[in-house]
Amino acid sequence: MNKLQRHFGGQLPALVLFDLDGTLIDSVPDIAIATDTMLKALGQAAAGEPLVRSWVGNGAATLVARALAHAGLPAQTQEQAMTLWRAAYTLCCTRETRLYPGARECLQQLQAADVAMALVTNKPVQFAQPILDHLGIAQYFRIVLGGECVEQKKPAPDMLIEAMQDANVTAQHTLMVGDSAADINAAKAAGVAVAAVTYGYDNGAPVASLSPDLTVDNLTELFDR
Ligand SMILES: O=C(O)COP(=O)(O)O
Ligand SMILES: [Mg+2]
Repeated sequence: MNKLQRHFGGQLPALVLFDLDGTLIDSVPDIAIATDTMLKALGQAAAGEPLVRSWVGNGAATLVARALAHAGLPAQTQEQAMTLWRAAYTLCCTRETRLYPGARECLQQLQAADVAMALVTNKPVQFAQPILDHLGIAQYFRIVLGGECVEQKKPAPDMLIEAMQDANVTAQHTLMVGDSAADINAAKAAGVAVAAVTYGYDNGAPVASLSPDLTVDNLTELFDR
């Protein structure tokens, strides 16, 4: 019996919900390029990758708001900044973004075991979809939900509930996989078990401190005996 089966009473879950940024893909290099392009267009200094990494996880609008606050720019700049950021990220969102080790293998193994999968990301779908296509993993997900698809983004449970309804699977048979407090709290609010990866963008709150049901350093560990 593997780690997942042990958690689900000897069976695999019927549905696995995946977060994207920091869980399946390392997208920060491209997000940093877009954010620095935006800051420079507003006459500010580039923030650089380490800082941008700490701003990811709550959707594009929050990322841009954090960048503006860092640069000391007023909140009224937000709309113009969003336009600049979207234009820049459209051009670079697949440039350096890569799958994490074990991500493709995990998706393949779940598909081979007939487990349904859905993507629930705070990232707008206009960026998530081309990245999934570029990396050749779009076909694994029966539905792709982004931050703008529901009333409230993660940590609210809205996206998870919609994905479970789409697959006609109950919370009891669903697993959420994510890298941040937003994922763990959304899973708890939806009554879904949650596996946390230790390598993602945790906004300075190590995922283990948020009591996920499972913790893995590589997604293939879910299948470890
Ligand atoms: O866009 C973000 O801020 C994070 O997206 P995620 O939910 O896939 O981690
Ligand atoms: Mg994430």
